[in-house]
Amino acid sequence: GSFMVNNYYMDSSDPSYEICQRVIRDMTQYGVCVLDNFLGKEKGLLVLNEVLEMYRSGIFTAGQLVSNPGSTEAQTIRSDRITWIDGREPHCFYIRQLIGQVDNIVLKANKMVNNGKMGDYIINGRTKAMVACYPGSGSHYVKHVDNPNKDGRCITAIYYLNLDWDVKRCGGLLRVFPEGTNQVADIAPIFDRMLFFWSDRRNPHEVQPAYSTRYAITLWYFDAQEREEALRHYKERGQPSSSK
Ligand SMILES: O=C(O)CCC(=O)Nc1cc2ccccc2cn1
Ligand SMILES: [Mn+2]
Repeated sequence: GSFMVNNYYMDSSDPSYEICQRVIRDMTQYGVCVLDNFLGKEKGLLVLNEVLEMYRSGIFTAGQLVSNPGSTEAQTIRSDRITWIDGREPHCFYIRQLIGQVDNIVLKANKMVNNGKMGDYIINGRTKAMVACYPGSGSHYVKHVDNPNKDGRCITAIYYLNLDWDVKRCGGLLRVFPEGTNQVADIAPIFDRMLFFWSDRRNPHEVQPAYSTRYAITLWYFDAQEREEALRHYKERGQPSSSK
C-alpha cells in the first residue's frame, strides 16, 4: 500500500540524519548499503520472536515462483517459505515498528538528497512486507534480478534476523553481483542487519545454500513514475503486476 509522506524538517540533531546520509552515500556510490545494529538487540529479538511465532503457526507457504509455479523445476530455483504481511495482523506489533523505521529512513533519505530524489527516484509507496524463511538443509535462491522489467520497484530493503549466524557453518550468504564490475558483495544474513540495494538489473543476486533456518523480512519501495507506468501498462494488457 502507499503511505503519506509527512513534511518535516530534517536537522542534524535527528539520530536518523546520520543513517540517512549513510544510505544516500552508499546507494549513490555502490547501489548497496548495509546498516548493522539497525534496531538494537532488544527490539531485534522482539521482531525475531514474532517471526518465529508466525513460522510456527504454519502460515508460511512455499516460495511462490512468478513463473511456472508447482513444477519440480520451481523447487530447484528457490526453496524459501514466505508470507506477505502489512503489519496490522495480530502478533505483528514489533514487525510493524520495524516497517515504520525502514519507511522513515527511506523517505527521509529520499527527501534529503538535493533534488528530492535518491538515484533519480521519487519514492511514494512500497509493497507489503515479505517474511521469508529458508528452512536450512541446502535451501537457496538462484541468481536473479528482483525487478528486471520495470514493475516500479526501485529499492529492495531486507532485514535479517539470524542470531549467531556463521556463514562458514551455516552458508546462506547473499552474494550480489553489481553490474559493471567483477567485484561481488558478500553479505552475511546476520541478526539486526539492514540491507538496501537497487532492485533493478544493476544488482543480480543469489542466496547460497543455507544449512540453518534463515529468516529475513523484505520490503520493496516504488518509484512513483515507474510504478504508474507499470500499472497503466499492465491494465492495458490485463495482466497482474509481478509484485504485491
Ligand atoms: O534473503 C536474501 O538475502 C535475498 C533473497 C531474495 O532475493 N529473495 C527474493 C524473493 C522474491 C519473491 C518474489 C519475487 C521476487 C523475489 C526476489 N528475491
Ligand atoms: Mn531477490
